[in-house]
Amino acid sequence: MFLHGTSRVNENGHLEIGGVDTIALANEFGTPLYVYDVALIRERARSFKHAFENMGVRAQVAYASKAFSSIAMFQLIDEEGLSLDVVSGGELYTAIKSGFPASRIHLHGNNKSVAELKMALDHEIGCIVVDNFYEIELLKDLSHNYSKKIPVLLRVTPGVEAHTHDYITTGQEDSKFGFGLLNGQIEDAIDSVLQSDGIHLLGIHCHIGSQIFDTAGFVLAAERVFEKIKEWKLQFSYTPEVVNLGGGFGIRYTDEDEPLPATYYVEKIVEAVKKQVNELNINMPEIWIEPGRSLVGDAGTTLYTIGSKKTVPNIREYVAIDGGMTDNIRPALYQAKYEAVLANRVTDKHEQPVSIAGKCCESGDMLIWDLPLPEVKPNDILAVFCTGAYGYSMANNYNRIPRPAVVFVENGEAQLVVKRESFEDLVVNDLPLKSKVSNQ
Ligand SMILES: Cc1ncc(COP(=O)(O)O)c(C=O)c1O
Ligand SMILES: N[C@@H](CCCC[NH3+])C(=O)O
Repeated sequence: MFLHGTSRVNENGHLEIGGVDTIALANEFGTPLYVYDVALIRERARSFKHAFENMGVRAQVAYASKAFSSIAMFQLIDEEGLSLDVVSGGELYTAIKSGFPASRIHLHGNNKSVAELKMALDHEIGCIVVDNFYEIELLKDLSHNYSKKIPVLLRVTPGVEAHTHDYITTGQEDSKFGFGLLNGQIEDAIDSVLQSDGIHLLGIHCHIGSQIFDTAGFVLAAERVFEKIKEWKLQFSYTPEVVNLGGGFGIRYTDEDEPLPATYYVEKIVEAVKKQVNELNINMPEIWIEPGRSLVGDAGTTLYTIGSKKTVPNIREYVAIDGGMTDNIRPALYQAKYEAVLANRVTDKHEQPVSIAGKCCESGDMLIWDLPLPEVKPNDILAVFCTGAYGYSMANNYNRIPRPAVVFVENGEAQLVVKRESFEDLVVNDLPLKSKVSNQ
């Protein structure tokens, strides 16, 4: 059984997280329920920060908020002194609502709208990570309306293919993101930005993919970027103040995954950068990274209530839960694997494998195949581990299933941080047919 962070089995044989009995949580807040182990998020955040401090380099660790965004989450990230990467007006709005210091917000996106860019500029956020030539032109136009130069990073695709699922690989050359590093595009972009009076070229950004388990890809990406920095020094007399090497550090979902500690990734990245900086004889840039999954992934657990069962003789037993692809689409989208236990009978003997089905009208709505569990009964509570990243944030309302609630647990206390959606919430934007509206 996989227990991590503050998770443990208490004297009632129940799964406990953050000193709170998960069965009590299910009773109080209902299911499906996302439960976040706040102490574990703090620990992960601190280990990234300390790793940079120990290496003696100036750095920013920006939480890639797409992994899980909410007002309380952003406030927690602010408490830990991290920066914040947002990729849309909605994430930016949430950050601003949470009171997150604008100077530590970075805006990403391969198709930022003028409204999103204006929102970022009005709030004087820390930087805009520019993705394409169209965006450079938009920023040049917008810059006339602002007195301060717009700080930007230019995002490059370094041509590094990280070992991960195809859909979540972003650093390869054939990608929708960023300027090609190897095909001359980035030089055109640098030239254009350096010629603009309204834009300040703070540095370069690259991100090679997600759920990556070795450091070779990061080192290679850093080497490629610095080879180019050497050329830019001669060509433009330009050296970046900031090099952002993105996120993508892998976590353990099942025994098949062998993650490295955060400190190890940071050490290898910083060593690679220092080596390049010495060779080029340039000032050490600030190193920025953007971890999402590795900050929140294993801190999240989803609780579900078990309902119906179906046995297909000699083949398989299906056990259905009260959620599924609406609250966790990763198994359907990426064939992602998870481990789970019965939270109300954690130590009972595992009798047989069962397959956990969601409640959506979709055959592909299967959460876990062939999971060894004790004999399950209706109303047992299933706890699925490591759902903290890209779970709630990718939740949807397929079949008009309301999105779950989210609680933070820490030091024996639980706090509701996202309310469960109600049926009323589901129809709040619906408008009736004109012919059904009575004249009042
Ligand atoms: C630009 C960028 N930064 C950071 C991340 C965060 O990645 P992860 O959650 O794997 O750390 C992503 C997602 O892959 C991304 O696209
Ligand atoms: N949503 C993906 C990761 C996306 C990474 C964002 N660039 C996942 O669940 O693994």
